[in-house]
Amino acid sequence: MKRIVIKVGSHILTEDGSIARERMMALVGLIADLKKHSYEVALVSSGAVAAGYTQLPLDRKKIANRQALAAIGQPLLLKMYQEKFAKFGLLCSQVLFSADVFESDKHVSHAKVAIDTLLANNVVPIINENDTVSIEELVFGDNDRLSAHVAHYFDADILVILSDIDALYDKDPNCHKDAKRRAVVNEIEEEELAAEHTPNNEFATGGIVTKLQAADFLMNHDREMFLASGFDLTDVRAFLIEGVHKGGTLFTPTTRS
Ligand SMILES: Nc1ncnc2c1ncn2[C@@H]1O[C@H](COP(=O)(O)OP(=O)(O)O)[C@@H](O)[C@H]1O
Ligand SMILES: N[C@@H](CCC(=O)OP(=O)(O)O)C(=O)O
Repeated sequence: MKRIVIKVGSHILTEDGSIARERMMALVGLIADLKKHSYEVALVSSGAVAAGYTQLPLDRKKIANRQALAAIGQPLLLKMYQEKFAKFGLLCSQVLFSADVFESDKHVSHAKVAIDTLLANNVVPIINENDTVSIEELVFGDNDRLSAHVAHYFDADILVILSDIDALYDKDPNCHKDAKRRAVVNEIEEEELAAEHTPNNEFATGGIVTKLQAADFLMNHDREMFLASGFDLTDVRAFLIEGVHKGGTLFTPTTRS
C-alpha cells in the first residue's frame, strides 16, 4: 500500500470570500477514489485563517488577529470536511502541529503512532499548523514546508501539492506568457530557494519558493514531490491513478530517475 500526503493551499479552498465548497468536495472525492485504489492518504489543509475571516473580518496583517481567525476558522473547516467525507462513508480527523514537534524525536514518534493508528483504521488525518499558538520560533508559516516534514517523518512515498498553479515553470507564468513548464526536476538551485515569496492570493503565505523548499527538503531525504493544479484535478488523477504524467511537475532525486 502506498502512503501519500496531499497538501491543498488557501487559494484552492476559498472563493469570493467564502470556502469553495465545490472544490473541497472534488478534493474529498479524489481522496475517496485514491483510497479505493489502495492508497493511504493524509491531507494537509490550509484555510483556517480564510475560514475564520468569513465569520469575522479582522485585519489579517496583525499576527494576533491571524491567531484569532485560525481559532475561529479551524473548527469550521473541519466541520465542512467531516460533512463531505461522510458522504463517502469516511471519517476524518484533526491533527495540529507546530514546527518544534519536528525537532524532537520523542514528539515525532508520538505523533507517528497517532497518524499510523488513524490510517490503519481508514480515517483521513487532516493536518494544519496550530496557527493559534505557532508564532515566532514555533512557526513554519506556510503549509508547504510543514507538509514536506509530515511526508518525510511519517514515511509517505510522495507529497502531492495541489496549488493555484498547475506546475513549476521556468518563470512566473502569471507574469510571463512564454513561461515553460518544467515536467521533471532533479535539483533546485540555491538562488531559487532564496528568492522572495510570491503568493498569488490574500490568504496564501508561501508562493512558489516554499514549494521549492519543500521539494528540496524531500529530495535531500530521497523522497518525491508532485506539484499540480488544485483547481482542476485531471493531472493529479492521471498521475496517481492511471500512472500517466501529463501535466504537473515531478520533483524526484537524481538517484531515482
Ligand atoms: N516559476 C514559477 N512557477 C510557477 N509559479 C510561480 C513561479 N514563480 C512564481 N509563481 C507564483 O506562485 C504562485 C503559487 O503560490 P501560492 O499562491 O502560494 O499557491 P497556493 O496558495 O496554491 O499554495 C503561482 O500562482 C505563481 O503566481
Ligand atoms: N495555516 C494557515 C495556512 C496558510 C498557508 O500556508 O496558506 P497556503 O500558502 O495557501 O498553503 C491556515 O490554515 O490558514
